Amino acid sequence: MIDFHQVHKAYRVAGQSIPALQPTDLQIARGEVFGIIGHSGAGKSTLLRLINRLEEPSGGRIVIDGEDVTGLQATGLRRFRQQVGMIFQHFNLLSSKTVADNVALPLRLAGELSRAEIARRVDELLARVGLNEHANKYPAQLSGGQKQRVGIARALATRPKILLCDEATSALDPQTTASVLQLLAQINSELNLTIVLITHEMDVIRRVCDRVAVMDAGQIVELGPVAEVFLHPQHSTTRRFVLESEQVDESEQRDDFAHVEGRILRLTFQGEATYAPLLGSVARETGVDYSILAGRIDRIKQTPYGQLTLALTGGDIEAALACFARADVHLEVLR
Ligand SMILES: Nc1ncnc2c1ncn2[C@@H]1O[C@H](COP(=O)(O)OP(=O)(O)OP(=O)(O)O)[C@@H](O)[C@H]1O
Repeated sequence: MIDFHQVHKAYRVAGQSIPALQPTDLQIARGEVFGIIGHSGAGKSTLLRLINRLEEPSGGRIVIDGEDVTGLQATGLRRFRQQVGMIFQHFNLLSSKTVADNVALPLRLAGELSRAEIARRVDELLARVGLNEHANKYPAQLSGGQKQRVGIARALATRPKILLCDEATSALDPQTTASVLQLLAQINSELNLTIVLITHEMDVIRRVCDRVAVMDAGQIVELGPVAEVFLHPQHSTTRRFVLESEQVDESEQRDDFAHVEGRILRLTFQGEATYAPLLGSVARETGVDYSILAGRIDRIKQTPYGQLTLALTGGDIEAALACFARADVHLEVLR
């Protein structure tokens, strides 16, 4: 439903051209939560802001639900923007207006509903984000998480089809981040809203996204389902993000493993396989001993996954490797 055809962008500053997005083809499906991750300056914000034409492309076409939005002029652009909500890292709320008035603002600007209808819709939106009791407060009286909930309610006011999230949880602590991400996931599934979010944290991607694009120097360098990209990263930038999120120092780990005897392997489990008693049965069958060097069990969105780094000693190691290779796990022999 969001279709980029060779879209590119360069900013012009003092007669100089600063490339921000290389020619990019990208399709984001309706109802999908699509994450874009990259380091500072990679071009994430540019890509996101091209979707609702906050930035004008230097070339290429952006087609949304079959409509080429690249050429939209004033009235068409205003109507189109009502279909695309946006939330921001620093919330962008009006400090002189109450929570209810902030949420009502896009509806007042659209000028399509009566005062009573706007009041009803604002109540409904505040209920959705759990803020009814705070309707008459001012932004300064709210916590960061509550401010972002106001931002979400405001973004949903005109019943958009797409929600753009610009580092929406970067200013929040981990617990508040989790609750805001949970709210986004709920909105996505209840309203079938397409969500495109940008972040520099792999953890945000892991918790809510269906697919992820990794950006580096104005290009998408890796793209795929989150489990695929997260568990089997191909590009060096992706690998760095994954290691960062797991707080693993690769060279430190290599040094640690240098003192360990035996074959070293990493097993990755997904879904039901995460809970299967594989290690014990392979050890009994082949007589190998194993020690666990590193491990993690977590979730990618709703799907459990596990990753274990093991050292195998004794017994029939080749037979054990063959057992793992036959099982419903991904096997990497590290040494
Ligand atoms: N308005 C602008 N004028 C000139 N150059 C810009 C402008 N906005 C972005 N750039 C440049 O375009 C490139 C991509 O920037 P962009 O903000 O899209 O990256 P980003 O990945 O979102 O970074 P960050 O995480 O720091 O926001 C950078 O080199 C940046 O300096």
